[in-house]
Amino acid sequence: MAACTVYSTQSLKTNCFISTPSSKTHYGFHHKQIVLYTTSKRHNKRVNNPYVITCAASDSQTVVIGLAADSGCGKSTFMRRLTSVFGGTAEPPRGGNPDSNTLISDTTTVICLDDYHSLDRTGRKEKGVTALDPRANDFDLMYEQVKAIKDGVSVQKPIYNHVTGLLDPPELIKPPKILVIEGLHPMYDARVRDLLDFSIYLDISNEVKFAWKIQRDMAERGHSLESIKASIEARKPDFDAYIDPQKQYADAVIEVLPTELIPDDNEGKILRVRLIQKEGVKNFSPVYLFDDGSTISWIPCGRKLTCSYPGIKFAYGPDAYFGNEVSIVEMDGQFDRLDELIYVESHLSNLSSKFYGEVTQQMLKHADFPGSNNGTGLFQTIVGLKIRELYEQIVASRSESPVKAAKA
Ligand SMILES: Nc1ncnc2c1ncn2[C@@H]1O[C@H](COP(=O)(O)OP(=O)(O)OP(=O)(O)O)[C@@H](O)[C@H]1O
Ligand SMILES: O=C(CO)[C@H](O)[C@H](O)COP(=O)(O)O
Repeated sequence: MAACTVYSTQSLKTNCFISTPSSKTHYGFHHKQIVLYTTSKRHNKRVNNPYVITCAASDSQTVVIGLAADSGCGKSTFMRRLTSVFGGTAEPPRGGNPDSNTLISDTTTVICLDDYHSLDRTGRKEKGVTALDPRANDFDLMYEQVKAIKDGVSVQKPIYNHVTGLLDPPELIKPPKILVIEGLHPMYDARVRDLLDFSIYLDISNEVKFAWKIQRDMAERGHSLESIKASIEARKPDFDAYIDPQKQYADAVIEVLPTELIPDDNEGKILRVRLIQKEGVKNFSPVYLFDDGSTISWIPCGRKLTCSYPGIKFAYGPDAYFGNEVSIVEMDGQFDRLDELIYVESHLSNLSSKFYGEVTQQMLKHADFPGSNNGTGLFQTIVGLKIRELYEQIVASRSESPVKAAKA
């Protein structure tokens, strides 16, 4: 395979831009292959190998989104909301490994980065490392495969089997329109990070993480309170060292904290959720409340929004986050009636919705998902709409100006 980068767009099926600079080189698009010619294209004489490039010739480059969070912090729930924004349902690869971690829908393919664990459960135990430790993960392969998919090339991706704790035979991943890489380390390796068109970090505070873990692992999986505590404690040093620092690179962070509406609340049921949005990110324009760039505190409870104790409070304003300029929308409290969310939606701008009320409609559609009555569900839905817009803008910019898009 020739070492060059190939870009193609939907409007550009007969020519491609290739980073091999040669005034004598021409190229064409034949049967999903890029073919280089050294003589005039008119004579149709082409050189044989090695210049027949069998790599990237899909109609458009895959847009890559990274979603980072610790285990049990709502990644799957977020993914379900995101794929729903694009329509259709996400399912594991048909006829494949029943323990596959991949979810495929018409537009999106979600791969779980646990599949790049280089050590299986026994291997980690023997070496005394956790799955969060970079030494238990193959970042070279992660980079190579995400890059290949982004360039339009199918890959054989390994599978980490969470049921057996073993590495299973690989599965075929074809380049989708949108690839989401979700897991512990999407922004850890600089090479992988540079492939991301947009990145999100779910920052769940320790208190809330603990409450969610108890709810899931104790109620649904029969774990004891002590074992849940021990597992969180055991992971904490590596979480602090390798996972948490990734939030500095994220374009959007959803931060989940205990409420400030109830003094010294320790139940962890009412949440204060902050959507931290980086300014100046290509194809992403932050959501704002009332007035772009101003500082707002808003209690919407009253005639148009039913609120029971402790009520709901919104805030919005510019800020700094790891030295970056950001704007933050915050919601503390929870909705009593989800259909009344339309009142809040009408005061938020730059939502990237296709019609008035789309956020409320999405939230009502998935009212049974965890977090649908608070800021976690609201901000996950909004980020889903933002990703849809980002994708549409990238596609539009490529078809408008393929040369510019190729160089970008
Ligand atoms: N917004 C939320 N509000 C309340 N509970 C939540 C919320 N999001 C997730 N949870 C709780 O956390 C659990 C894990 O959520 P989810 O499966 O989406 O996380 P995950 O990051 O994909 O987990 P894992 O990586 O372990 O598969 C849910 O079963 C639920 O109990
Ligand atoms: O942090 C995790 C990400 O999901 C898991 O703990 C890690 O992938 C190891 O999985 P398992 O506990 O099933 O061996």
